[in-house]
Amino acid sequence: MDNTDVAKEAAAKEALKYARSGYVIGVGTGSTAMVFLRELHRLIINGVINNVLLVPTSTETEIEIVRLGLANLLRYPWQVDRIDVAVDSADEVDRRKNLIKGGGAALTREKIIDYWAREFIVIIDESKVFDSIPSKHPIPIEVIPFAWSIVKARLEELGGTAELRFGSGKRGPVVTDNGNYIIDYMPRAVVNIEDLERTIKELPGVVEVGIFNGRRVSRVIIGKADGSVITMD
Ligand SMILES: O=C(CO)[C@H](O)[C@H](O)COP(=O)(O)O
Repeated sequence: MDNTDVAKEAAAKEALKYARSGYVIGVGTGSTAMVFLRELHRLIINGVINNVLLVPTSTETEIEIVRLGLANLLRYPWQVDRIDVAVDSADEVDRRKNLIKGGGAALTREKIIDYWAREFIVIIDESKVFDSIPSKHPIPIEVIPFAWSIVKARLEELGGTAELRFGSGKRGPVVTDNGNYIIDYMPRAVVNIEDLERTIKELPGVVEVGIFNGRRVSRVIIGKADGSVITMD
């Protein structure tokens, strides 16, 4: 395991403390969330945690839940009346727990489940903490295909770069689980992230913005290369 894997595993294992028997658990998307899911699977099959239900934030996560043999625990949002805890990762996190999410193009379902959860726990390795965001990763924005060029132009008018996301190994734009496209937007200057989220969300054709407000995040667990963790509450 390299340093990043050690850090991800440390954060994922710490997050298991928040997944209790009887809980409806929102399961995030991406490599870090998958480490959490596999650790959770271990506790479930060993009978340490019982009677949980799992609500995935993407098709990718849903497939992994099934692959692990946990299809009987899989539920969609309309089959549950609550999410007790959601555990998800992020591309960037600032000191106020604001997040950039959507590197895996799952931001809309993630925001729906993560914000609905009574507790929203974010697990990251230490490379994802920045003084201001976006820093290295642009902001993913889900748009309906009909509107992509108009939204792209409006974002460029705000300043910075806006690119329609193309997948590797596939011709054409990335298509989300909701049948939409992703525009990756990097503002030119440091911005107020809350104002920017509001401004982008108001553009017709925008479905969701990959800016997650720190006030909606219960706790960020940061895994370190030596296997230790620190938390931001
Ligand atoms: O927002 C996400 C997917 O839409 C992921 O949580 C984010 O991209 C982090 O992924 P990883 O754990 O693979 O670095």
